[in-house]
Amino acid sequence: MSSVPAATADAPAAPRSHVRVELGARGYDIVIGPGLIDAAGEEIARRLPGVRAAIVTDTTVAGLHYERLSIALRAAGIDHVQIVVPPGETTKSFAQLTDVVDQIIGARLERGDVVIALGGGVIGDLAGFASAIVRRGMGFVQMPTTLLAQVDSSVGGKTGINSPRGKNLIGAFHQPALVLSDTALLDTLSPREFAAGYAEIAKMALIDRPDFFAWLDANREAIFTGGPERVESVRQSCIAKAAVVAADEREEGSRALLNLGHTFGHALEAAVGYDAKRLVHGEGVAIGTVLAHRFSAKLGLCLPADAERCEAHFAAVGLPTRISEIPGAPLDVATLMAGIGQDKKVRRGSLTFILTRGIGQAFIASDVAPAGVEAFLTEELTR
Ligand SMILES: NC(=O)c1ccc[n+]([C@@H]2O[C@H](COP(=O)([O-])OP(=O)(O)OC[C@H]3O[C@@H](n4cnc5c(N)ncnc54)[C@H](O)[C@@H]3O)[C@@H](O)[C@H]2O)c1
Ligand SMILES: O=C(O)C(=O)C[C@@H](O)[C@H](O)[C@H](O)COP(=O)(O)O
Ligand SMILES: [Zn+2]
Repeated sequence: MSSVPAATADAPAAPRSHVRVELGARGYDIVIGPGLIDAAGEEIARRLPGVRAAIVTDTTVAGLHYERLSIALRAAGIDHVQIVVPPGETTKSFAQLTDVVDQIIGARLERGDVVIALGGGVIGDLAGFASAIVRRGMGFVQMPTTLLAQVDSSVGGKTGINSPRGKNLIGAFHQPALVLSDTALLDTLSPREFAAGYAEIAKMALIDRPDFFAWLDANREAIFTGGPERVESVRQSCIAKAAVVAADEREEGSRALLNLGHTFGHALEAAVGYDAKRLVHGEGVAIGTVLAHRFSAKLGLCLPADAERCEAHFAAVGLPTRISEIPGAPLDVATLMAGIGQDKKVRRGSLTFILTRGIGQAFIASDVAPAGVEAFLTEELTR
C-alpha cells in the first residue's frame, strides 16, 4: 500500500493503527481499523476499568450497529443503557440535549462512568456536550461511524449544539478518553455522507499538507471504493488533527486553521435552517473551502489556478462547490452576512477568516473587511 510521505504516526496503518493525541493528563488514543466494534468492550475496560456506560446513538446507527456494540460491552462486563435520538443536524438542539442529559441522570450514571457516542458528528457533538455537563463532567468515549466523524469530529474535544443563529454556538471543550474508529462501519454509509466526510479530509490537506493533497489527488478513487487507502486517509487525517489540537487545545491561536472553509460553510448551514435535504456539514465545508480559496485569489493572496485546483478536486468526488448548487430557495447575502457575524472567530467585532497563499498554505487572517466579504458573496451567489 502506498503511504503518504512524511507520516508521523507511531504504528503501521493496518490492521489496527494507534494515533496519540498528546494532551498531557487529558491525552488519549485514537484506535483505527476494521472490526474494532467487536473489541470495544476490552478496549474500554482496559483503560477505564469498572465503568458503566450510556451509549448515545441515532435511530439509523442503532438499527445497523448497536447490537454488536452491546454484545462486545456485555462480554467485557460493562453494564450499559441505550439512549436513541433522531438522526440529523437538527438533533444538535437544546430539546435533544435535555432528553439525553435526563436519561443519563435517570440511569444513575456517576461522574466516573462514561458516555459512549456511537454515530456521526452530530451524535459525538451532542453526547460529548452532555458528558461535559452532567455531574460537571463525566467520562466520554467516541465511537465514530461516519467518515466525517472518524477523520475530524471525534478528535479534539469540541462538543456542542446549534443555535438557530449559528452553528455550535453553545458548547464546551471536553476531550474523550478514547476514540475507537471501526473503519468497516463505513460500509453502510450512503455515498452522499461518505463524500461529505471526504470534504474534511481534503480540508485538512489544504491547510498545511500539500503532499497529503497530492496523495489524495492520486488516491481519492481508492478511498471511495474502499481500498486500503481509505484507512490510510483516516489515519493521516487523525495524525494531522491530533498535531493541531496538541499545539492549541482550546483554539487560542493556530487551531483556528481547522476552520478553513467553515466561516462560509457554517453561514450556509444556518441559512438553510440545518436542513439536511439541502446541505449537510461536509457539503458546506466543500463549498466554503472553495469560497475561501476563491476569496483568497480575489484578494491576490493565491493564484487563481490554486482556487481552480481546489474546486476541481471537490467536484471530482461529487461534492458541491458553488452556493447555487444548494437546492431550494436561493440564499441572500444579508442572511449569509448575519451568519458570518456570529462566527466564533470574531474578535472585538472584526471578522477572522482562514485564507490561503496556495495549496496547503492556509493562514489566519484577522480584521477582514466585511464590505469585501459582502461584495465577494454577492458575486458568488449568482455563479
Ligand atoms: N466537534 C468537531 O470537532 C466537529 C468536526 C467536524 C464536524 N462536526 C460536526 O459534525 C456534524 C456532522 O457529522 P456527520 O457528517 O457525521 O453527520 P451525522 O452525525 O448527521 O451523520 C450523517 C448521517 O449518517 C448516518 N450514519 C452515521 N453512521 C452511519 C453508518 N455507519 N452507516 C449508515 N448511516 C450512518 C446518520 O444517521 C446520519 O443520518 C456537524 O454537526 C458538524 O458541525 C464537529
Ligand atoms: O476541531 C476544530 O477545531 C474544527 O474547527 C473542526 C471543524 O471541522 C468542525 O466543524 C468544528 O466543529 C468547527 O468548530 P467551530 O468552533 O467553528 O464550531
Ligand atoms: Zn467541520
